[in-house]
Amino acid sequence: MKTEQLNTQYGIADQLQFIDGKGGFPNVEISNGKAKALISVYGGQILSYQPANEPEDLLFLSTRAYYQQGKAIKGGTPICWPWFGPDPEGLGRASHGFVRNRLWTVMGTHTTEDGATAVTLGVVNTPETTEIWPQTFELSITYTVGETLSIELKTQNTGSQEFSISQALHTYFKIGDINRVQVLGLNGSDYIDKVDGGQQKTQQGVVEFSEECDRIYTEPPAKLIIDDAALDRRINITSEGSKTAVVWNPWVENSASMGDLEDTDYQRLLCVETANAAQDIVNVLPGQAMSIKAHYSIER
Ligand SMILES: O=P(O)(O)OC[C@H]1O[C@@H](O)[C@H](O)[C@@H](O)[C@@H]1O
Repeated sequence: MKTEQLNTQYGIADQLQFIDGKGGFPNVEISNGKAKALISVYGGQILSYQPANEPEDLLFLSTRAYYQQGKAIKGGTPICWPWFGPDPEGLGRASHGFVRNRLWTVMGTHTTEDGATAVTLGVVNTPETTEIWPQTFELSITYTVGETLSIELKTQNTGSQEFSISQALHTYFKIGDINRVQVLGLNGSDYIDKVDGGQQKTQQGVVEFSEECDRIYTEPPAKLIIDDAALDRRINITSEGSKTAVVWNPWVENSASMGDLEDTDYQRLLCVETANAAQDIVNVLPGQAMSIKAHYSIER
């Protein structure tokens, strides 16, 4: 659908409009007095969120991101679904699933009672998705843009067979300096250390960064905090429906080797992901639905 039609059907005067974004992909632009946001219909992915009076974006978005059919946009919140990480069946399918690199559809927009603006995007099975993953589903994501940003990713099994998923809201947070950032709330939590051969470890104290970090925390608390000394702010992350948190920073070599990151971008990004991953696989029965949610707020 063209942006003109999208605006006629789903635009909200003085709050929400559709614009043509990079690569010709439609974007949802929200500005409602509480916050501003930019959401890409491609990938069903939020790219920018900035509360009123907050000088910096919540989210990191790479200046070298690709905006091309078949490629994921590096930054904001890419959606990993129906699997997180490498192809779980080893069939050579793309890492992190197949919805972060396709166009979603707009399902609805509305204003909430407290003046936030919400938009829902979705993907359903098609003959093309069936070739990749032979399941019948409806996936939707709702972004509610207010003083906080809330994200709900909902999986519905609309077929007659049970299926299993892993998933993640692969959020890239903007940070001032990775050397001066801490993740709070994980002390005592077990994790799988992907940069140390998948060893099981237990977090001691806060998480700090001085090398590549790729960890799957298997029983994290619902609330985590990114304490960012350089930007002088805290990001509160509250998760619902997920039993896994992923903490990832690519560090020097991976940043330099990724074509869609600047060499020094590892200093400015940190992924803390609300997920179901590793052993945390979710079975969805026919006719059933399950959701994960994340709520993000900035404190100064
Ligand atoms: O560059 P991508 O495909 O977005 O993935 C980046 C990273 O995503 C993280 O979630 C994984 O834990 C890492 O192992 C992975 O390298």
